[in-house]
Amino acid sequence: MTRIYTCNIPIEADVVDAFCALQKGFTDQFVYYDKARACRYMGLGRCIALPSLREVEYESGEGAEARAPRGVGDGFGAGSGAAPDGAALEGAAQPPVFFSFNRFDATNPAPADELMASFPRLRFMLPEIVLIENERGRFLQVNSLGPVYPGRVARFQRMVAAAPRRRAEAIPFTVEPDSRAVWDAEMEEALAAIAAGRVSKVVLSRRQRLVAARPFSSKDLLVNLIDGDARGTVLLYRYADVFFCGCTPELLVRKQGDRVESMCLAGTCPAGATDAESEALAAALMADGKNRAEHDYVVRLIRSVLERVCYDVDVPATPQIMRLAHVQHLFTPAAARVLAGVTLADLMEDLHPTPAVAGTPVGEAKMLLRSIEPYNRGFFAGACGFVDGAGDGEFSVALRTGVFDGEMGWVYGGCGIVEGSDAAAEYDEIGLKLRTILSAFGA
Ligand SMILES: C=C(O[C@@H]1C=C(C(=O)O)C=C[C@H]1O)C(=O)O
Repeated sequence: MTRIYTCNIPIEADVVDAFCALQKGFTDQFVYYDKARACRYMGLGRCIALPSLREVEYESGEGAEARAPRGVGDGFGAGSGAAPDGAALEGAAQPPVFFSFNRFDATNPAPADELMASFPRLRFMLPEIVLIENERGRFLQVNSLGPVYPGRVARFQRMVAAAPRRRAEAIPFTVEPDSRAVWDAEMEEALAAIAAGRVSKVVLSRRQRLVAARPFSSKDLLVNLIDGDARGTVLLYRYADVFFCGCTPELLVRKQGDRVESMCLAGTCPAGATDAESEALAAALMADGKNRAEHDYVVRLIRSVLERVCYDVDVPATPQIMRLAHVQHLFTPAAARVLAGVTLADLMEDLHPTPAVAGTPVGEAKMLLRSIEPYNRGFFAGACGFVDGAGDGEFSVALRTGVFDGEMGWVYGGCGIVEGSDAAAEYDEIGLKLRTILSAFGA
């Protein structure tokens, strides 16, 4: 049994400013920051990494006053939103927050780019410090394997209270174009596999190498993504000097007590320059049979997974439009209540990868991608998120992302291919999607 000591202090500071003020001394960094909702977790340092959360218990307290230990073992697995011992989580009793960043295809033997390959294979990572902004308030959480020393908490508290307003930095860069001829050949292979009946849909990706005019930090890109016009959830995972980050619109799964939400997101058109243009593009997207078919594969898979491990499943029959800064998508929200005993990690594994990022059937599409794509995607399109000590949390699909080391990086984007897809149009669609991660370089 691993015992974790968690101390939570309510704070007033802006969590992003606090993160920027504290981050310098920490090479391990973790961010899950929903730009639209108070679901913001920013972790620094690594207290412990665990393969599973079943053998964990924690003592949580406000300041130095720890409460009686909670048996986290069951709590992480329980289908209830209450603390593991059945007591409701009160006030500042914010459970410890574990981060989890998972690769798109963890068993793909092909090499990832050199930056992505440098990350360790760890499952659940508990930071030493987590800055939290959620429906309970804003907190500074300090996690430890021994009782938390009050002086240490006080020092972090002072730094958080004195955090200056963050500053944005624009970073000039160039992108090395990827080969159009290689893309055309990949499209041909994908369309041949579809024509042969091997898959109905496959989601091909492109990656581009980026070189910056001067060194940049993970903080620079994080601040630009959070304060810029990209919509969605900002993700960051830094290990030593290398970091993976981006801003994704795609929720994979959210669990709060027995309430589960997911999102079917597939089918794309440009955002449009004016409201009128954007509405016309959205109407055409809704009416387009090819995009509706691409979308339906995702709806069917997510509904069937939820119908197996949940009840009260609600997935509307007609999609809506999600309008983002650079593109618009067809999107269908999904809601359900989870069967007792099914954990958030179980849900994540059952749902991921969806046909939105792999194809249909999923296993066949993954195998096809291993042979068509010349690289391993690493965390791109993987399931990335957090789980707290009550077993609640969420995972997003790591789209609109890249991996960087301070002077260069790799950016990734993909799109769904079905019968009749056109190589030039799909290439351009990925170009639009790449703009989101590239916007991290503009202040
Ligand atoms: C694969 C990506 O996006 C996915 C593919 C989409 C599509 O093919 O229309 C739309 C949204 C995402 O599910 C990406 O952004 O890289």
